[in-house]
Amino acid sequence: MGILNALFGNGISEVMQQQISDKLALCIDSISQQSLQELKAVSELQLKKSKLNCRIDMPYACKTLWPSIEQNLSHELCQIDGIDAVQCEFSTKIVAHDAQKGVNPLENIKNIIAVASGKGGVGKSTTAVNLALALQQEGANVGLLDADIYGPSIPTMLNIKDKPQTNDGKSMQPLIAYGLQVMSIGALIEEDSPMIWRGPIVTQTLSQLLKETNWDNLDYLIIDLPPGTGDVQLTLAQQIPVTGAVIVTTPQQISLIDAKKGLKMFEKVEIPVLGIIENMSTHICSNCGHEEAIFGSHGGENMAKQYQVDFLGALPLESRIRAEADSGKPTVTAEPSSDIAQKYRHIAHQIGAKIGIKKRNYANLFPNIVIENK
Ligand SMILES: Nc1ncnc2c1ncn2[C@@H]1O[C@H](COP(=O)(O)OP(=O)(O)OP(=O)(O)O)[C@@H](O)[C@H]1O
Repeated sequence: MGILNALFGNGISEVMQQQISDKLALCIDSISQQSLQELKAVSELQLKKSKLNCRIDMPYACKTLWPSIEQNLSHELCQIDGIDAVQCEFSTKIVAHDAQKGVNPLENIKNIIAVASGKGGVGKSTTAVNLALALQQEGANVGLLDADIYGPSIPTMLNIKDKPQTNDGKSMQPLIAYGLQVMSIGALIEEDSPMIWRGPIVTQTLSQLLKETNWDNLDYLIIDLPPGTGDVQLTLAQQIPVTGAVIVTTPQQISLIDAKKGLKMFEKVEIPVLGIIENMSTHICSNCGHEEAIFGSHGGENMAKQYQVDFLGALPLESRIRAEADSGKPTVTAEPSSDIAQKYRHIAHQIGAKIGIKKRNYANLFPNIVIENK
């Protein structure tokens, strides 16, 4: 039997336990394509007067999917004799998953997701900020680190005007915007000062921003990387435990060439690529709604096929995306029920689910064992 007997409360016979297990194997999560049993999502079952109460701990943030999961579960379980109704109590339970070998996990951050692009200006920061907001809306505790040291844009996109505060003179409190915990070099410098830094300083700054911020129990930290494959990427690979990277590209050849270099770099340093997002995929005219593939079509999708990584989705070139990011309230928060917000949410679900089914990282769960020779 796939789920432990201990999950079943009083009143559930062994025959019924088997029937329930079989039915759970038929309830397939639409995003991960795994059954609730494979996801080990059901943590408790109680039968009271033919009503089955289920406690479901989803391994990724997907609050908007809970009603459909409950419907599906109820449909399957009510086919069992003795069960007339099903009631679910959902929660989000995200754990730490494996990162590259030899890099220690960080105490207050369960999973780090790097958002990268080969070329500049393809919409990486816009995508990172909307994905962070979508993950947060869906039930995760999310942080966003603007590591785009040469062009930090996250403070503008989240309308952050404050400077980070310190309580002990050694570490910084993250800034809070729309419930996200945020840190950015942009919040520490004046808006129009140019960043002319050399490699070692860049490396040190990224490490400091990450390690000297008092992140509070994050399920995910999204790192918005600078474009390309330079010093920041190298630091990330060598010093920071990254669960997976997401590559943002536009469909045209000139952007894809650099995106491919980025993908190869992550493969080389053993950071799994969670997938590719195609931004500015088609242009939607704000007057007539006409859709046109001005940068060519399916470039990101074809790249994903060529390199056998997942294609996470395409976002249109839409003036609302730019206007809302510029005004400090990105689309996922400004227009949460729009088609575009739904697209970001779907990509966030896929990223969460892909991480959720990865191998767990147990390193932080065990105490350090010291052997003394006396
Ligand atoms: N899908 C989109 N539709 C319309 N405008 C977009 C879209 N994505 C991004 N933009 C706009 O394009 C510009 C560049 O976006 P962004 O700063 O996110 O790119 P980037 O790849 O992070 O750039 P950089 O290389 O400077 O870090 C911004 O003005 C942003 O609002």
